[in-house]
Amino acid sequence: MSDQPDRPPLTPEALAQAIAPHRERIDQIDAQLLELLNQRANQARAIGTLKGEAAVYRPEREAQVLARIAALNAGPLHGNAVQRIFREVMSECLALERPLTVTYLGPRGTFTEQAAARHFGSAALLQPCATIDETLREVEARQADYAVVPIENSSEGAVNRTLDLLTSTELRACGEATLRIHHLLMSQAQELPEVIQVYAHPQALAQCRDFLSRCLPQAEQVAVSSNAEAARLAAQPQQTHTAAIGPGQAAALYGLNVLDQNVEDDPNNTTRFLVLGHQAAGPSGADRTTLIVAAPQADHAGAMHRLLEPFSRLGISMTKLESRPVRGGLWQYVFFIDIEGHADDPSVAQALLEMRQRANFLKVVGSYPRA
Ligand SMILES: O=C(O)C(=O)C[C@]1(C(=O)O)C=C[C@@H](O)C=C1
Repeated sequence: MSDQPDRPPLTPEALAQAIAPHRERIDQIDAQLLELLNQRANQARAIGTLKGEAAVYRPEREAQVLARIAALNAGPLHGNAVQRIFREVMSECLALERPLTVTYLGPRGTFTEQAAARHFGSAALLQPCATIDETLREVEARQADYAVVPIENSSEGAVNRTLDLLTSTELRACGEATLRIHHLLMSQAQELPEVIQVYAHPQALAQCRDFLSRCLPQAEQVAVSSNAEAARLAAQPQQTHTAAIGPGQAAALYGLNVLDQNVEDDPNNTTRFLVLGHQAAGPSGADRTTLIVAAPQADHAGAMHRLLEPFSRLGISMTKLESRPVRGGLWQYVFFIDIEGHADDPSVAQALLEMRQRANFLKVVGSYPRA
């Protein structure tokens, strides 16, 4: 209930008269905004010329611009709205320096596409690839500038193919994005009981396990290469009793009915993505570093403790520790570690120096602004 005193409704003429001065002011402000946006674009273009052949995308600077804007914002625009607007402004300014091509795990309509679009804004040219391997290969071959790959999900854990590729790729991690994952159940069918088969990526099936056993206990679950592919298959003419699990974009793209929303078991279900490219990102002041290490004789008592000891001594927080078996090495493992800080921060640099002397293998995948 509003605590405003009841006012008689304005006649259409009186309403138009009351609105008119506000609209006049909005027109003036829009002209100023446009002038300022173009002044900003000119500055970015000048920076682009100075950069020459060097990378135009500077994730550390973008993170600083967005953090500064968040601190400056006095409202009433919501913080998220302001971030989205300035994200787009920077995306367009960057495109004037040089347009970027970004690969992602396709087809169109995947969560990775959403993460890439959010991170790079609308001016980047997004290029779907069939596999995570291909997204990296395109960038390695300089057919694209950056790759966006999923690395872990809060419910289902690591994306193992990405971890394995990180050990061998020459690319560096230079950015991070996180995305709340909300799955829809979509189909040509109109009602849940008509569904006899559900297609989805294995991770999505796992993230919706409780929903599927509760609401579709009889339906056959079929794992496919991506959720967008599941939607594409569910939209085929003969698949009238098939449903797919995936993002809203896929339902819209393939014209499917939404049978249910937020079918993920965990409402905080979040996926983390890395941006990979040829360049290292500079320190932004709020960074994370991803490393891959192998301890000598990791099965010996104290080997891991000795390897990680510099972190605690130098006050460096570890935000992730994940192991993966080494191909062809029975019971041998490499460890994927995320720490807070940039590899150029003095304490992190010191810890890495000491770890390098203690480890069998140490690779800094990259330092990047925290999402
Ligand atoms: O500061 C720069 O290096 C710029 O190119 C400008 C700008 C921006 O629009 O603010 C654009 C692209 C970069 O990724 C970072 C920032």
